Amino acid sequence: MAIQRVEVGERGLVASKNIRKGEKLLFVPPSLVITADSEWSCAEAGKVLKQNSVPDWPLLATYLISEASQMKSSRWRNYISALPRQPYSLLYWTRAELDRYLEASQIRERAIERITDVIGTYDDLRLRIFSNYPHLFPEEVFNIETFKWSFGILFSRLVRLPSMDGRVALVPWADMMNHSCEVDTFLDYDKPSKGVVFTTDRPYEPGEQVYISYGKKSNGELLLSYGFVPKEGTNPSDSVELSLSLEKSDKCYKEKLEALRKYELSTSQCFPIQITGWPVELMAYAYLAVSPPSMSRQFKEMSAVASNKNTTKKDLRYPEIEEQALQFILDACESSLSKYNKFLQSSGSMDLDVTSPKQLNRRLFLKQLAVDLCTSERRILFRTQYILRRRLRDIRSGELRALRLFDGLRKLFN
Ligand SMILES: C[S@@+](CC[C@H](N)C(=O)[O-])C[C@H]1O[C@@H](n2cnc3c(N)ncnc32)[C@H](O)[C@@H]1O
Repeated sequence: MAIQRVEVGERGLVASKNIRKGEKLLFVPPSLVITADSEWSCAEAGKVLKQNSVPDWPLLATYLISEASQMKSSRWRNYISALPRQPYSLLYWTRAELDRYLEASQIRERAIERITDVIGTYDDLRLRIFSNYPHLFPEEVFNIETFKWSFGILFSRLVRLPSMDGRVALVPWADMMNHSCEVDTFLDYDKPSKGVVFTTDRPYEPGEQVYISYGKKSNGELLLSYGFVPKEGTNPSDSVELSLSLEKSDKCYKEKLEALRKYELSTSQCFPIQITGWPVELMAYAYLAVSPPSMSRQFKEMSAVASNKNTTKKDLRYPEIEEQALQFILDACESSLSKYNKFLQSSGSMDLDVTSPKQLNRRLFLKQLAVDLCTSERRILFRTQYILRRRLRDIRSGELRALRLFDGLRKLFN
């Protein structure tokens, strides 16, 4: 394989000759892999972080910045100089951009949480360690901008190696491979050959781009960490988060909240919906939300299933409130759909007021990502709306038939 400019993913690995299905490719030895145990060019800085028991992710983020600042003496200088200056993940979107383009999607919340976490991690390191060793960690080098860069690199390139006890690593060269939703193979340490490899799950011809899987992730998760959205309808693992909330006016609000809290859930909860359907946890939450006071004894059981912490009872059925529960999900789905419709309808005329070409390019690029994401999430919601409406129609027409039958029988006996 060779690194080349490619259509999907800018740079990627391309087959230089025929590759068979089941072949082991790459062979990156552990000495060429970056882990939390890698040697630091500035040994003293590494020692300080380890003495302070800094966990793997912040340690690796600091390591990357440290090695990048020691460019000439770092053994990773070629690798680091080939890394993107600005990884595309949502870490690089400003709050205003997230609000403007991702208002309809729950991914906006996830991005805000992630940015807050990165800032919190940096602040913690600065207060606890960097400020005590300014000669090792000067602020001109170790600051929030460089941390956003290094975390962006980690989010988009770090891999977990199952056969190395799940250890996280940057694998130079192998991390030039792009993701395909159709591929089901990933990087791992191969004990017999003592190297990081991946085993192809299909043949490739010379000139074809070779892909791996970054995991079964939704389009939103791919945008969040890797900064791209697969083409609509190509990701079988795609899902959209639907937010459900308890009504404050609910007569049993307090009891329901108590039951939810027992299972670490709150009055507003997100559940992933796929094109193939919704999870049992979402249905359980909907049952809880619509339950009348007479069902208070079931609140705990419903919350347990909604939290996925109940290992004994997986599925729940309450035929007496099924219609209300489905209607409750349909209402949430339609309210979410109206936000997507609003954004997608207005996106065409957005950003025509910008004059600087650089700013315009950035805005058009981010907007296109947001439009792609929102179109794929809306597609799942449309499908869900269709299924819910059909089920409700079936339930209601079944009830109507039963009612007519009952009426007919009553007339017969009167
Ligand atoms: C592990 S790197 C892969 C190498 C990368 N293409 C490069 O030039 O450095 C992950 C990054 O590649 C890009 N990428 C990977 N798969 C992609 C895909 N299917 N479509 C678009 N971009 C992709 C994204 O920018 C992502 O953050």
